[in-house]
Amino acid sequence: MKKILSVENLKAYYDVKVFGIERTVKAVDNISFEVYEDEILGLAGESGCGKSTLIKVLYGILKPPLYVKSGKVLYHLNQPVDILAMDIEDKKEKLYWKVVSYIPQGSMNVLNPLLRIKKQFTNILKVHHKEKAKGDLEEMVVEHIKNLGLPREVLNSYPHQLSGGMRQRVTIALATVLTPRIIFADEPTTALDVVVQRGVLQLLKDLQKMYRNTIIMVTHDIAVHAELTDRLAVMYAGKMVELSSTREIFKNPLHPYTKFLINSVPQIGEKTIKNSAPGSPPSLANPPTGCRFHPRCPLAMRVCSEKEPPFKEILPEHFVACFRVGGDEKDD
Ligand SMILES: Nc1ncnc2c1ncn2[C@@H]1O[C@H](COP(=O)(O)OP(=O)(O)OP(=O)(O)O)[C@@H](O)[C@H]1O
Repeated sequence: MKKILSVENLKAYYDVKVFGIERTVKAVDNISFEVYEDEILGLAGESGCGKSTLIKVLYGILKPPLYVKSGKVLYHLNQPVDILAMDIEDKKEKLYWKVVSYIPQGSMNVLNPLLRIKKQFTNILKVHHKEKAKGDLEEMVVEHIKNLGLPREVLNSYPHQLSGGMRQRVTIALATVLTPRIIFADEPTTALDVVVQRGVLQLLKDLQKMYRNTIIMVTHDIAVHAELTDRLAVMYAGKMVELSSTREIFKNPLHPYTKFLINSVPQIGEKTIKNSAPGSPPSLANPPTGCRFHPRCPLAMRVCSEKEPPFKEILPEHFVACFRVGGDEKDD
């Protein structure tokens, strides 16, 4: 497996003022992991655990009050590219759309309501294919739309004339028209009803197969991860607590928080009530000491409130941050 992206000791914080008091929200707090070529990596975790912040930083969108406190994000292209060291114009010219693209929550954040869909495609294409005539660009768009199985008529529509599901498909088509090697997708199906959701997920799956690129997808919906992703990273309160293949995580979840998360998916025909994690997630402005999950963890030991568990490879390609599975610490 060849890596396409690496994240080293990344800390991304928001400085905010609440009732006149300055606070630092540690939304991403010392996270390290690698992403491979030709995979769909899922980011899972409760609302507010830092998933969106993480992918915004990986894509290089850093708008105040968000900033990177420390750490590195490298894209492994022909040579390593330090995305955090590039200015916005450089990113627009060299990376965005053709190397990496971003599907944010809500398609209307991407689509211009005043332009027909065709125009939105050709606007992107003409920046990167300056040599091509208008007719050739339009042909490229039609071909791409056809490859993704979308009806050609969408090209003559304005965004508001399309259904939510179709708009989201168009957003995905737009994000892939220059066949980028990395795509970040933030809750791409959350606002859609279940049937439409299936179609959009299938589209993402199909295009990943077609282009063999990397998709990093955020959703709090663990059932979507089960269906779509190859590997799964579980976040809790600004930390990554577990990472492995999705199959392994569902078969053998090791972190107590992951067990709750997996257990929250209802099985067909099941009659028992599911236990979700007791309590509620902590404030990221004042997180618990040691393991951030320890106040909610049924297996917590004294060490869990005193020391932070390292994120370790416990089994091949299976990383966990938990003293219970590390083997080094004993109950007391
Ligand atoms: N613009 C902002 N200013 C201050 N704090 C923010 C801002 N955006 C997010 N946060 C805080 O950062 C933390 C992580 O938020 P983030 O949106 O990354 O989580 P998430 O896991 O993606 O949640 P969701 O699924 O609800 O979007 C939260 O505590 C959130 O309140």
